[in-house]
Amino acid sequence: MKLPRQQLAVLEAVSADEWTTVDALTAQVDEKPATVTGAAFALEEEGLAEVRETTEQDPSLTEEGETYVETGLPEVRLYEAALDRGADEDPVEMGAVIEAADLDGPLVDIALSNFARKGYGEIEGGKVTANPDADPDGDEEAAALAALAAGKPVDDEAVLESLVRRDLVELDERTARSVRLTDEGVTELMAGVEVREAVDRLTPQMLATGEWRDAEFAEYNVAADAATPNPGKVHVLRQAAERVKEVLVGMGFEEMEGPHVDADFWINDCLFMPQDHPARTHWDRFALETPAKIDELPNDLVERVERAHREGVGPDSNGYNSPWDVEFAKELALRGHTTSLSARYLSGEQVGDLEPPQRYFSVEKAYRNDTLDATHLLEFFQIEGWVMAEDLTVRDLMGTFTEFYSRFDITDLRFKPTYNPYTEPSFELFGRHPETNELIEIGNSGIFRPEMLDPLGVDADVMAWGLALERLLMLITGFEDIRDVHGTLTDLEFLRSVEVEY
Ligand SMILES: N[C@@H](Cc1ccccc1)C(=O)O
Repeated sequence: MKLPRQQLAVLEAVSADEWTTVDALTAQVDEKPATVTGAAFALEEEGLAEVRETTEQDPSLTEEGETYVETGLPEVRLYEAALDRGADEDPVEMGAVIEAADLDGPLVDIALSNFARKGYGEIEGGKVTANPDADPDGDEEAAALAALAAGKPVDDEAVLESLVRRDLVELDERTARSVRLTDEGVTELMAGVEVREAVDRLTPQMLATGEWRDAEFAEYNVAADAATPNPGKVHVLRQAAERVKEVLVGMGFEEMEGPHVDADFWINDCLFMPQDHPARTHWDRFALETPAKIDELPNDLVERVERAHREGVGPDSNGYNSPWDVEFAKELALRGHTTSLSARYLSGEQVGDLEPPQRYFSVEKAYRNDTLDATHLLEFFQIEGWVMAEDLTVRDLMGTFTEFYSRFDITDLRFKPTYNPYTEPSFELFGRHPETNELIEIGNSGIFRPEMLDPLGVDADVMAWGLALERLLMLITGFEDIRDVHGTLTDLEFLRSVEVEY
């Protein structure tokens, strides 16, 4: 009989008495796993071989496991520090040993519980005793972690199980296949099998020469294993930004553009933010050293803004009794909000004077010197927007949010009064997280005050907002930690699989 080359290679490599794994065959016949699997299935169909499928658990290190490969297991570090301090002779103060081992946070508990479990010693009355006979070099868990890190197998089931329990190792399920000859396969092999050259792709040359007429084509095997391709894709935050832009353009908004680094004048002074406001200290913002200041500001506007700060606007307004200095207004920083763009556009500086009605938006980065946590990054995307019209009310503002968020299927919105120097009234906006069910803040909004609008030369009402794109994305996709999508701790599986739809 004749068989395609790969099938013959597999047929010759397997035996009738033993199962040979596809992994082993892959190495033996020097073909890709998908090719070997395909050949094995073809042989099974022809009755020459059998294929057996089992589910295997592939161990791999978790992030914590990887860390311990580098730093050593916490209990081993504790033991070594204890020995150093003579705990094999006399009990030593636990605090001192922990410090010497450089353990802190959750590592302390991890070290203590495993220390005793593994017989490295005892902890009693706040003192550590080290077992002089314990051998950290023989630590089976450490050895198993090192083996896995080196890509070697770990055969000891009990050790593997304990590492899984400690969350240092993960088991990924995988279908493993093995192949064995049938009697018929043996018979055919003995009778002699020859190679049948099969063609696996059609070339222009074969078409030109007519060779294709006599060629034998290999069959596709759609059941064969294949590697999962993870091609590049648009990051989910970018996807969300694009969707948001589409929705806002659909709602009649035009897009604003402007500098990430801007003068404090545009970021704060134009928003009636007093110059001694806490958000304007170096604690909160990223100031530029070089260049430290903007070259020019529009003189008239500077005068009007300064007057509003000093005297207020209109009979009911007092202004601030705080210093105002144009040199301070000129200082450059990474914008802490994209409301700087709104100030630029409303002032007429960007696209000339604007007559109502107008609608503008941006979906751009803002930068804040926050403490990183599950809901804060040092930079984030703000969905800025404003509507200029005669006689706007809070209902218009709420209605716009209801409309906008409903496009993303978010209907449970809450409003909470708040304070901004530049809006009155002001509202924080909350939405319900689909996984935790908690209300999370998703934005801030309000109606710009006369103290802001008057110097900018705007007569009509302007309602405005800054919404966090990342928070919107949390509500859409249900992730709980902003660091899952941004920075060094990103959840690649999540990023690969998630799509933003509306
Ligand atoms: N600038 C505000 C958002 C906002 C914009 C416009 C009006 C009111 C609020 C913030 O960053 O939180």
